[in-house]
Amino acid sequence: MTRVHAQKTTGHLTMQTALSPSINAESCKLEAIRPATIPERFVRDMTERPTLATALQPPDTVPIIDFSRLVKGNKDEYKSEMLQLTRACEEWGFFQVINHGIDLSLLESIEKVARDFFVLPLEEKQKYPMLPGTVQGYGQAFVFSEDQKLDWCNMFALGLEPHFIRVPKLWPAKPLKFSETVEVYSGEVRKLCQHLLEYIAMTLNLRTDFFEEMFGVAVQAIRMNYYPPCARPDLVLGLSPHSDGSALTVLQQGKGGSVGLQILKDNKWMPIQPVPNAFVINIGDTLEVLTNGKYKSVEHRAVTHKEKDRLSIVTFYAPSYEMELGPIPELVDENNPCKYRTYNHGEYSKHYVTSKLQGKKTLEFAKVESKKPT
Ligand SMILES: COC(=O)C(/C=C/C1=C(C)CCCC1(C)C)=C/O[C@H]1C=C(C)C(=O)O1
Ligand SMILES: O=C(O)CCC(=O)C(=O)O
Ligand SMILES: [Fe+2]
Repeated sequence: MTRVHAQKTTGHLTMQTALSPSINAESCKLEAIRPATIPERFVRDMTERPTLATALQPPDTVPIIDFSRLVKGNKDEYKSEMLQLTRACEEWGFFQVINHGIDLSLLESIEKVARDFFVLPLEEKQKYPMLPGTVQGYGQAFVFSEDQKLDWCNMFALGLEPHFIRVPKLWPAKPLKFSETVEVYSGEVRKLCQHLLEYIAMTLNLRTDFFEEMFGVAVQAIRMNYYPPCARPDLVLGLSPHSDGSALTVLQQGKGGSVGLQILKDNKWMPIQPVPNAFVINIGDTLEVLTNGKYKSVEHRAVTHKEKDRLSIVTFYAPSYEMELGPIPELVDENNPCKYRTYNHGEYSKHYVTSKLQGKKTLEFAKVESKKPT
């Protein structure tokens, strides 16, 4: 597996790959990528290149949910926000949440420690390597062969909850406040996920605590994605198209970064315009299975920018690995026959993290008709 690293140059970070014994050093070793020289490993086939984005025109934008109206709005505000949430889950699979109640200073702090981490010298970051076949640490996940194209992105990921998924030696000593900030931030985002799932349960006419009960001690992970500027954004992808394996994903877009997140809507790539201080929420594969496809995980990707860098901080929230999951019986009937089998979430997680990011391919694992991939 090749891992891609960043090195500080003139204010931004540029791409650099570290050597892994299994990879052809000549083709992958980059001290720093100079303008207009994009190594072959990053150059996408014509069909994958990010040229097809269509700007969303209001009212055709990802719904914005005012969380405070759900929690403490009057009856009318609550009702209209619940309708928006239902529409978001049914038609978009993505929405932005404003007035979520998480301290804005915490959003700034997590962004600061993430940036401070990515600007550290390569040697420092390499103390926390994402080893082949794993998804925690610094590097690039989901790379399994030398032929696979690389994303224009450096990642740092940590498993958080339950504690047994933690790998303490991967928690960085620098910046000093990194671990403390991740702990506090993750605690707040966990509560947000729990609350969102309560409202989502209500949109499905399920008990408010339905998901809380079904999930057991939920798995939570954080991933920080850093996208350096790229001289040829038309040739590369920041992050390959994929759907998330989680139940819910909570994404914070760094301030002042480029517009990079795109979702596949009606077969067109559409950019998500950042809304200040909002979280972007998306339905993951697990909710698609549980709702028997009523709420779908949506394919998304990240693109790069010629001058601007971009940071995203992503939280994955999913059921306990012990859980056996399948469509919720109340959501299966003759009009919506059972589309997914029952499986163990731990097995699905393993399948997810050992497959390359390729649209919604990993969900085939759960489909009734398809054969289980080998
Ligand atoms: C694009 O998705 C991911 O990178 C990802 C990985 C999450 C994880 C870690 C970074 C650390 C260990 C746990 C975990 C696998 C959750 C997505 O997470 C989704 C995928 C599944 C399956 C899931 O449960 O969350
Ligand atoms: O950076 C982004 O906007 C997308 C990140 C993402 O989709 C992911 O980490 O799963
Ligand atoms: Fe994602």
